[in-house]
Amino acid sequence: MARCLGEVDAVLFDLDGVITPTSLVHMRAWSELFTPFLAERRVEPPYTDRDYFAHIDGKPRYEGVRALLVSRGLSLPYGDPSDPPDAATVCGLGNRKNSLFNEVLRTEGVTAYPGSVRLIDALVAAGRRIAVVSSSRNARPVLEAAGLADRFALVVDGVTAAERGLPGKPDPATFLYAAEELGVPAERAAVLEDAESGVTAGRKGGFVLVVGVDRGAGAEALTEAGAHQVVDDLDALLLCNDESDEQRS
Ligand SMILES: O=P(O)(O)OC[C@H]1O[C@@H](O)[C@H](O)[C@@H](O)[C@@H]1O
Repeated sequence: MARCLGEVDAVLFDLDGVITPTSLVHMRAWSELFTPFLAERRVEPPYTDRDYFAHIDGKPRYEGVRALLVSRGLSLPYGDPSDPPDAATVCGLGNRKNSLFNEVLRTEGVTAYPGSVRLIDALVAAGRRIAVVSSSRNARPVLEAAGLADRFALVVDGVTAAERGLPGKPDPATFLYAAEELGVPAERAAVLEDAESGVTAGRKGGFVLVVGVDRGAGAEALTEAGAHQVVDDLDALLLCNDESDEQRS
């Protein structure tokens, strides 16, 4: 099993929480949606950020809504992605959360994690292939806002998945699609993920190295989900990459 990024030909990056701190923005928007939603209906237990990590993190928008509702024994009609934000449907709730997310993105902007940018640049300089694989339909605007859009020739996001009928994480389909587009088999590619659902997807896809990035999910949960190793920041992998490059030459 590869232990260092220097030993793989391609690296597939999750976006929110791995490259940019936008998992925190998602987390906040989900809380602004579900805290009043459950309280108004007197549904117990009340929503907390623990629900985000357990049920929502890393999944496509409407899957996140559905998983949270199921956790409270609730269900709503699925509706349609064109539903307005006040519709009492899975899509309506998801769209309400999306308005909250975009409001924060617009007012606060995005700054990528410096360690992630250093790793991206080091990998490109070392000739590795890289891609973003995100469940989010907002991946491109987030990359633009962070000034990183030009770093990635391949972005597989929630829009790509919907267009191609690919199931979202924890299914490995989006990661496998990205690897195929890069022309690298899973046995030669690494996955970097901060969500349990994403780690599970990486392992199910047979990727040789699945790194959990602990931004709040917890090292134990990421390890239990199957991460080969867990780091706090991508800087830790930068060293690993440099060392491997030295060993190669
Ligand atoms: O931006 P969208 O399309 O609503 O996607 C939402 C999801 O996008 C994922 O990237 C995040 O990890 C999830 O936590 C989030 O809920």
